[in-house]
Amino acid sequence: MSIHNKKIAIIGCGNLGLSILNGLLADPRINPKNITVTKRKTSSLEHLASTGIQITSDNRKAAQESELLIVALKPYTILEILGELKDVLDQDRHIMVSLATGISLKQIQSTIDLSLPIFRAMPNTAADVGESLTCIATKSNDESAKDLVTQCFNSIGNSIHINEELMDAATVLGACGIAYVLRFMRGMIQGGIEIGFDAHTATTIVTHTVKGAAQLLIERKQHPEHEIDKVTTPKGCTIAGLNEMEHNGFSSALIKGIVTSYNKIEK
Ligand SMILES: NC(=O)C1=CN([C@@H]2O[C@H](COP(=O)(O)OP(=O)(O)OC[C@H]3O[C@@H](n4cnc5c(N)ncnc54)[C@H](O)[C@@H]3O)[C@@H](O)[C@H]2O)C=CC1
Ligand SMILES: O=C(O)[C@@H]1CCC=N1
Repeated sequence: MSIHNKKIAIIGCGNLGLSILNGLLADPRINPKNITVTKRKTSSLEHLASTGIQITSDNRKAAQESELLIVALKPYTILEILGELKDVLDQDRHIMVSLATGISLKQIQSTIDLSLPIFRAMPNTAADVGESLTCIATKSNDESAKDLVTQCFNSIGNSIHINEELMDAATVLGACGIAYVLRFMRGMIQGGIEIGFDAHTATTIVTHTVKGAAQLLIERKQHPEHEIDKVTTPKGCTIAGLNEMEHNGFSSALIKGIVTSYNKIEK
């Protein structure tokens, strides 16, 4: 089964839904005519009509006309809206993927009360540029549904399958993670300006340096410290700066922030 001829609906096409839509639209093998997006008020999506996608506020119609349902609603509305959809869902046709933070497969299953394949996925907003790392969890044994959902999220980057118990941790490290990294980059840019670069040049240096650092780890599969050791000349400026950062709690602040985010997710 290929994602490229499946009918896909994004139910609740807000910030994250739009990032996923942009990623899907960038895949030339996906026909925009097969994509339907819904939003309560569709006016902010009208500029997308020229891409060929269907835009509607009618979730039931969108579900009826689709096979893969990506539900990108807020955690506090998702169960109510799924409850309104349940009588148009078909367990022999539909595959459901929820992106809602903290809403379990069991809660979704008991709301829709059907045995269709249900997945939770946690992409991140880099889906917008085809670089999301998406963590996927399911209790379904339907291998072709699994394959389809994997293909869908691979079309907006990469994906891994994890146990549902790790979904909250995946939310923090992968989804909130984008924000942590961007704040780190902002700090680096501010430092760069203080030592002499204009904001534009500092941003160019920082963005490409961060991309290069990530690529080193992705391609070489090394521990970060292995690459750090290559940069830290004895008595040099790198180690002096790194140690000053650590004296000020750099790694500790990150770890504490990650744990705080994790504890904030309602369990
Ligand atoms: N992986 C990530 O990076 C992130 C994940 N999330 C998760 O993704 C989900 C969506 O979050 P956001 O995109 O930030 O929220 P959002 O509020 O931007 O998007 C939700 C959309 O649903 C629409 N909506 C509300 N009621 C509706 C209805 N009855 N019918 C159709 N559409 C309706 C809203 O108009 C809104 O556009 C949340 O469950 C959140 O936990 C959120 C932010 C980042
Ligand atoms: O901040 C939040 O609650 C959501 C969950 C993942 C990213 N943003």
